[in-house]
Amino acid sequence: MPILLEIESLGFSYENAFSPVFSELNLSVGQEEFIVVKGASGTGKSTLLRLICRLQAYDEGHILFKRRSIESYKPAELRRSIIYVAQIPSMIDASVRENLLFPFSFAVNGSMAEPADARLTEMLEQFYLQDVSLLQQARNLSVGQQQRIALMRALLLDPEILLLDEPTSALDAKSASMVFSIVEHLNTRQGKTIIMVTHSNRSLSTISPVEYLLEQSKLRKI
Ligand SMILES: Nc1ncnc2c1ncn2[C@@H]1O[C@H](COP(=O)(O)OP(=O)(O)OP(=O)(O)O)[C@@H](O)[C@H]1O
Repeated sequence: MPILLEIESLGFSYENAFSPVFSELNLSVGQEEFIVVKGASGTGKSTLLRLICRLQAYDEGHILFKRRSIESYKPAELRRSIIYVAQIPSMIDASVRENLLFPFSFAVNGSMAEPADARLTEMLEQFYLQDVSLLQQARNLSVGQQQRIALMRALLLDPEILLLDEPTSALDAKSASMVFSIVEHLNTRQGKTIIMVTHSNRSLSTISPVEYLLEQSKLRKI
């Protein structure tokens, strides 16, 4: 399996912190791999995802995407290929359709055709959102529904890597199970490479992800 992402000797500290968040951290992610990152609160799981898509800059080491340093990509270009779906979904004050199509208004996505309503409606069904209309106000949806809209919005851009930051933390068991089954499907059927941070000990039903524990500034396979 070709390597898509490589992290070598990563070092990172927040200003004025007592100890570094990462020191000599390594990770290799193959194409179509599903990686789960676990770890106690405050160990740096979100920070790691944010460094991978250049929402923050690292201090030491290298992060390579397709064998090129992520610093050699324009941030907007990189973030079209590596999409970060935040723990708390952020919706603009507009309809579901406007939220889903919002990234198509960015210059970097100018060459991509906006999906038609029929495609969006079909996707809503696949994401167990058949009761949600494209015209509804997105911010009035439940957190679990917004979480799935955020995931749909990311996928419409056909990213190469999806970074999922605790996608089920705010969800009840039923919604969490829907999200897990969607992400499994994305990996097994669509071949998406996924790095998911989760506190959940729930096992995925159709795949065995490669699991890592983040502790003492490093990742350890578990
Ligand atoms: N902007 C910031 N400035 C300074 N310190 C920060 C900042 N953001 C996070 N930290 C600190 O860096 C460490 C890692 O934070 P991060 O949010 O990445 O951890 P996490 O493992 O994702 O936590 P959780 O599981 O609670 O979401 C924590 O000690 C946190 O307090």
